[in-house]
Amino acid sequence: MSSPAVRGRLEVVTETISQDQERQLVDSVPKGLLIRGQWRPAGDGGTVDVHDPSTGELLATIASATPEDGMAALAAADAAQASWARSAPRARAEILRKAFELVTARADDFALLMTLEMGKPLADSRAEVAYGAEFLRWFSEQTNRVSGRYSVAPDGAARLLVTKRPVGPSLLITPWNFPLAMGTRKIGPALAAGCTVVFKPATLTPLTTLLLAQTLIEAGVPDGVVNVIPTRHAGAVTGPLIRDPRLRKLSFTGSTEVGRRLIADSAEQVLRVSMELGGNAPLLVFEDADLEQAVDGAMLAKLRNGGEACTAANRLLVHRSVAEEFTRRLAERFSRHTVGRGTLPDTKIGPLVDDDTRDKVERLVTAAVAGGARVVTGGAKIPGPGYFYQPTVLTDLPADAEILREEIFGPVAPIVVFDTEDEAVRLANSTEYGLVAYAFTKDLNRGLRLAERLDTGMVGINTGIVSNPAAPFGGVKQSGIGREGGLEGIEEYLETRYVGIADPFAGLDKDS
Ligand SMILES: NC(=O)c1ccc[n+]([C@@H]2O[C@H](COP(=O)([O-])OP(=O)(O)OC[C@H]3O[C@@H](n4cnc5c(N)ncnc54)[C@H](O)[C@@H]3O)[C@@H](O)[C@H]2O)c1
Ligand SMILES: O=CCCC(=O)O
Repeated sequence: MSSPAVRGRLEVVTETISQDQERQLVDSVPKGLLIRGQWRPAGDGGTVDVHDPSTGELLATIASATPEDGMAALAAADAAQASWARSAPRARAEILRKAFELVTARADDFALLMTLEMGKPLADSRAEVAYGAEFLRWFSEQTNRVSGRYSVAPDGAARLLVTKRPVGPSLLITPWNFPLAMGTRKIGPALAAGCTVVFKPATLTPLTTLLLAQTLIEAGVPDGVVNVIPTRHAGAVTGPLIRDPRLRKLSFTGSTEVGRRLIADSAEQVLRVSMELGGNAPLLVFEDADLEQAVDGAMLAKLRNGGEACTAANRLLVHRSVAEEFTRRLAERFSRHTVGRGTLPDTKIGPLVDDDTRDKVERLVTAAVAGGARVVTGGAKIPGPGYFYQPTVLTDLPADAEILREEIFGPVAPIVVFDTEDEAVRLANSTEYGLVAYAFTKDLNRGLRLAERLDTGMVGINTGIVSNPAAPFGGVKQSGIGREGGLEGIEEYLETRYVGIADPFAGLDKDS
C-alpha cells in the first residue's frame, strides 16, 4: 500500500503491510460490548469512531455503551463474583496462563492493531505485546501464592487467623497509550485475586481491548467475569457504577486531572482505589556518567512509545561539564530517527495519537522558544496528513517554562544544566508528580543516595526503562496511589480478613 508518511525531515516513503491485511484484521475484531459473555451490538449509545493517527482516516466504528449498558455490565460482574471468588486458584491460574499463550501466539495481530489505532511503530507495539502478555503469565503464577497466617496472640489467650479475600467487582479504566499492557496489568491481578471486572478502555483505542476480550473468552474466562464497555460517554457511563454499592474497587490509569476527580467520586462509596496517574520524570546525567550509556538511556526514556508514556523523561538534567557533548550526541541521534507511519519498516517514531495531543506539544515548544529556549533539532509539526511531530531537543530553557512542569507526551527533550548534586535533586523533586526518575552515574554511592533522595515511586539507575511485570509500578505524590505488577499488584485486589479465635486450650490443664 502506498501511504503518506514522513522520514526524518519530510521525506516521503512508500511500502508497508498490505491494506487488505490491515482491513482483514480490523474486520475480524468484535465491535460490540461484552456483557455476561455475550457480544452486544451498538444500541442507543451510538458509536465510538476509531481513527488512524497516521492519516486521520476512520479505521472502525465500535458500539458505544450507555449508562444502562454500564449497569448491565456491573450486574453481570456482581452475579459472577461469588462463583469466581470460590473457584480454585489453580483453575484461575490456568485460564490466565492460557490467555498469556493465546496473546503471545497472536502477537502480530495485537501489534498491528495497536499500531493502527494509536500510531506507534510496529517494533514498539511488539515490545508492548511481550510486556502486556507477561502480566497475564506473572499473575497466573501469583494466583497460587496468596496466603494467610495463623498465630498465637502475645498473651496466649487467643488465636489470630488472617486470610485474604477478593475485594469484589472492580471497575478498570485505561488510557490509550499502551492499549494492551495497561489492560492486562489490571485484568491479570484482578482475575488472579478472584475479582470480576467491568473494563472501560480508552475511547481512542478500543480495538486492542476487544481483541483481548475475545482472547480471554477463548482462554476460558467464564461469563460475567470480564465485561467490556467501550464508550464515548466515559463520565456518564462510569459515574453510576462508582456510586453503586455493588462496585467495590476502582482501578484507574490516566491523567492526574481525571484521576483526582475519580478519587473524589469514589469517596461516596468509600471504594478501594488504585490510581496510576501522570508523570514528569527527571533524567539526571552526572559528570561521571558513561555518556554513551546516558544517551542510550535518554533515547529510551524519552522516545519509547514516541514520548507518549507516563514514564517518559520530561526534563533532562545534565551536569554543566558534560552538557554540551551530551546535547550534541542526543540531538544527532534524534535527527537521525525516522518519523513515519508505524507500519513502515524504518519508522522509529509514529504520529502522535490525535490533533489535540500534537497541538499541546506544539504549544509547549512554542511557548518555551518564546521564553528564550533554543531549538537544537526539530521544533515543529510535520505538515501533511496524520499527527506527526519532529523529534526535538531544546536547551537554554527559562526556569519557569511550562514545558518543565507539564507532561509533554511527545518526542521533545528539554535539557537543563545543573552544577551540583544538591541542585540536581532539588530540580528533580520540584514537581507535584512523583512517578519515576532516572540517573546516570558510575559512582555507586551517588546512585544509592539518589535512589533515597528522589521523590518518586520508581528510580532507574543507569537505565532508561524500569517497567517490568515482576516489579511494583507506581508513583508517589500526584502520580498516584497503589502499585501494579510485582508481588504488590495482586494486593490491590485483595482484602485482609482477620478471625479472632478463643484460646482452644482454655479450661484445660496447662500441662495436658
Ligand atoms: N502511571 C501510569 O501507569 C500511567 C500509564 C499510562 C498513562 N498514564 C497517564 O495517562 C495519561 C494519558 O492517557 P489519557 O489521555 O487516556 O488519560 P485520560 O485521563 O484522559 O483518560 C484515561 C481514561 O479515563 C477515561 N475518562 C476520561 N474522563 C473520565 C471521566 N470523567 N470518568 C471516567 N473515565 C474517564 C478515558 O476515556 C480513558 O479511558 C497521561 O497523563 C499519562 O501519564 C499513566
Ligand atoms: O505510560 C505509562 C506506562 C508505561 C509502562 O508501563 O512502562
